[in-house]
Amino acid sequence: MTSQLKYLSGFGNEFVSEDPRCPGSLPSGQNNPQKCPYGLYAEQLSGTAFTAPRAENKRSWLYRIRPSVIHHPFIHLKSEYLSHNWDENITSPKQMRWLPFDVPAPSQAVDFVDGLHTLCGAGNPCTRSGIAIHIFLCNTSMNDKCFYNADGDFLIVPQQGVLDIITEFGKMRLEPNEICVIQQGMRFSVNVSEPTRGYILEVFDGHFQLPYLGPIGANGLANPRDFLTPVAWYEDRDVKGYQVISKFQGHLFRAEQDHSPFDVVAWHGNYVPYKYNLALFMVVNAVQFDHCDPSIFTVLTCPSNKAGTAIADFVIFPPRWSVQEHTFRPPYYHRNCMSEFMGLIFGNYEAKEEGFLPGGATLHSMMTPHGPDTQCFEGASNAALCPTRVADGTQAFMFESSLSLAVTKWGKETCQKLDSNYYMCWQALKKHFNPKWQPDAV
Ligand SMILES: O=C(O)Cc1cc(O)ccc1O
Ligand SMILES: [Fe+2]
Repeated sequence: MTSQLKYLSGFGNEFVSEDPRCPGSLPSGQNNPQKCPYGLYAEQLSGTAFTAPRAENKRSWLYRIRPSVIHHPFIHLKSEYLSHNWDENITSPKQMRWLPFDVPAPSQAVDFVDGLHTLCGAGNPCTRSGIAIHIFLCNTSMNDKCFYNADGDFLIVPQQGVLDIITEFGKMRLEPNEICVIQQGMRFSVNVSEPTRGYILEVFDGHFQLPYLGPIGANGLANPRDFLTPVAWYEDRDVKGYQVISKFQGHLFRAEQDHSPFDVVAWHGNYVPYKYNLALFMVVNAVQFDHCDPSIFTVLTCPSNKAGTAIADFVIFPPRWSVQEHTFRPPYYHRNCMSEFMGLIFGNYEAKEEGFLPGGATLHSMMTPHGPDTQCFEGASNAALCPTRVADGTQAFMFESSLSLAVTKWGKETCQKLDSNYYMCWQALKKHFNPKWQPDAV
């Protein structure tokens, strides 16, 4: 059933959508008719300041059975592992690697919201600056429960299990190797049918956009038409004690209401949730020699006010050909002024074929040295440089941020997945220095 879902294609478009059960439900020619068709209420959802420049201005108009305001007061909900308290620990600059995070056992029913675990982050949703990286670990659908994030946008990367997501804008089905973005304020509910795991990049300010392509030209990388937005779908369902969960200032709150919030019959606008299949990424890279920086694989970026510097980039390492001549082809050794958080959806990552596992993660903090492990360095330094497929059956990704990320107590201790032996993968790198070295005679 859900695999037949329809979507609207395009990135940043002004869309219109109407549930086909109510033709003419979208008011024509104006946003606020004195009486809306079908007796609906009009409600605006703003994603930028009213006065934001036109090119950046984001808002949608929702025509719904009841306005969102009909709910009981919010009460604070204790959340064990969701945290924006970056002072719980002192974060070490060491290279960090986490083994795959455990999905809850079947005896313990955990839904998407209860299964949110913050691993690291920086900044503060109150001042609208910063990011958080969460791991979600769940095995149960959100029943008569929806969630919205008042603090920022979620970029969701499922790694194991399918997410059937109902949003106020309609339904989306998300499989591993697809991602979705659900922006500030949008209500959604996640249904799962198996042990489910994934990663979330949350940005407290701004929205994700496609990277500028510069000399690449008008096409390539993630193409706009491959981004898919749901079509309007509503249910008119009275439910006693439907729970609306809000993440507000880094804490969870619950309000009850007596109906489903997914009662939007029609909507229009450019502030919408969307998904993207990573297999559609048009890979660009070096075809003669040397190594492009990984920014060449940027799918989406959330820019800061500093030119060319992202609050966070979402970057992938897709299957591709590697063809460079007289080149050490894997990632170079480096120290970066940005933080690099990496996850693995499936397969293995070329710079570290062992130890970095699907559902696990690494964090290479600002200026912390990293690069290929010993095995990768020795292999790639001596490999025959014929055209080679790399990363087949693999999808690694990186959240790269200009912020220095603090690791939570859950990330450091509670999850019990931090691999204290990670540093060992570089310890066997040998000294190859030869002061008598001569260039090869031609
Ligand atoms: O550290 C990493 O593995 C990610 C990465 C890959 C690459 O090809 C170049 C730089 C870089 O940070
Ligand atoms: Fe790196």
